[in-house]
Amino acid sequence: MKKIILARLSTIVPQGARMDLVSSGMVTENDIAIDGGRVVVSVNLPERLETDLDDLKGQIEERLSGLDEIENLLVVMTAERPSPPPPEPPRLKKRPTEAPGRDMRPMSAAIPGIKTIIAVASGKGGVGKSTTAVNLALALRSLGLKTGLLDADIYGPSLPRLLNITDRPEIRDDRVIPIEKYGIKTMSMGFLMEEDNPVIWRGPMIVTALMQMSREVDWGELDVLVLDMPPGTGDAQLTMAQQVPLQGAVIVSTPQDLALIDARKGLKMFKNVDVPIFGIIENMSVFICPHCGKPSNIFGHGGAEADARKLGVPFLGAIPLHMEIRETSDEGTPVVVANPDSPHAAAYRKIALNIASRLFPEEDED
Ligand SMILES: Nc1ncnc2c1ncn2[C@@H]1O[C@H](COP(=O)(O)OP(=O)(O)OP(=O)(O)O)[C@@H](O)[C@H]1O
Repeated sequence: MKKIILARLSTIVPQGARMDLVSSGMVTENDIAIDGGRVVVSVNLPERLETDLDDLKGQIEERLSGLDEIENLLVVMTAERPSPPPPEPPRLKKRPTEAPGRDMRPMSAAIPGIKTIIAVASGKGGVGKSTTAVNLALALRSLGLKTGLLDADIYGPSLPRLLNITDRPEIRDDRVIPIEKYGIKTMSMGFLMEEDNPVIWRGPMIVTALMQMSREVDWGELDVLVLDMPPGTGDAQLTMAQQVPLQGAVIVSTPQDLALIDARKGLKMFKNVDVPIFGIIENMSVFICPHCGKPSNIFGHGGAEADARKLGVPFLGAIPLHMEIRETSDEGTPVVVANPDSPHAAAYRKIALNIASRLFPEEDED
C-alpha cells in the first residue's frame, strides 16, 4: 500500500520545487502511517520552499482519492529547520496580525469557534507543566466554561497517559474530531502517532503540523482552549507563541533556582511577542507527607512567588508536591476529577478562577 501511495505522490512536483515529492525525499515510506483505513501522510517541507500549502495538500488528496483502501486521509505538512534562527527582538517586538504565515494564513488570525486561547508553558521539561495544564483545563470546565485542551508537546505527548486515552480520533471531512474526556475536548499528537513508528514526526521542529492541529481540528464552540506547550523556549515555542492567537500565558515553575532561571526565559519569550503573562504557578512547592500530612519545604518553597514579585508578574498560586497528584495522573484520572473535594483540586480551581477572570473580565464585573 505504501508503495502505491509513493508511486502516486511521485507524480506531484510542488510549486517552486525542482523534484517531485518522493525523489526529493519530502515523503518517504516512513512518512506514511497506515492504521486500517486511516492513512496519515507527513510531508517534510524544506525550510526554504515557498509553496502554497493548501494547493499542495489538495493535489495530494486528489491524487490519493481514487484508492479504495483509504477511508480517512490526513495530510500533515511539517517543516524541518536544521538550525533554529536566533530570535531577533526588534523584529518580534510587535506581534504580527496581518502578515501571512508559512501557510499564507494571517499569522495570528482568530480560530473560528474558539473564544480564547491560553498557553501553559515552562522554561524546561519535567516541572509538571502537563499535569498542571490538564488539571487547569478540568478546573476551567468545572467553572462552567466549554474547554478544550491541545497537547502541543510533539516531542513527548503526555495527554494519552494523563487522561488514559487509547482511542484514535476520527477524521471527518478532512477535519480531526477531538476526543472528549471528563467533559473537555482534547487533541494530542500522541493520538495520531503510531507507537512503533514515531519516526513520522521526525525532525527538530514541526511547527506547521502544530498549526494544523490547532486550526484543522473540529473544536466546535469553545470558551477556552488550553495549549500545553512543548517544554522550553526554543524556536518551536516562539513560533507557536507568534502564530496562535493567545490571550495570555501561564508559566509553570518548580521552586528550584534553576527552574526559575528557565522560567524567566519563558517570560521573556512571551513578552517579546507581546503575549500577556497571566502569571507564574509554583508546582511541587511543598512536600506534603502522605502519612502524617506534615509539609516540608524540600525545594525551598516560595522561590517562584518572590521571583514573580521581583519580575512584576502575578503569582497565581502554589501546587504542593503530593503523592495523590502523581498517582491520579498516572491512573489517567487527574485529581480535579478523581477527588474534586481535595485541597489540591481546590488549589487548581482557585488558579483557574483567576485565569477565567483575566480571560472574561466583563463577566466578572457585577
Ligand atoms: N504537584 C505534583 N505533585 C506530585 N507529582 C507531580 C506534581 N506535578 C507533576 N507531578 C509528576 O511529575 C512528573 C512530571 O510531570 P509532567 O509530565 O506533568 O511534567 P512536564 O513538565 O509536562 O514534563 P515534560 O516537560 O517532560 O513533558 C509526572 O510523573 C507527574 O505525575
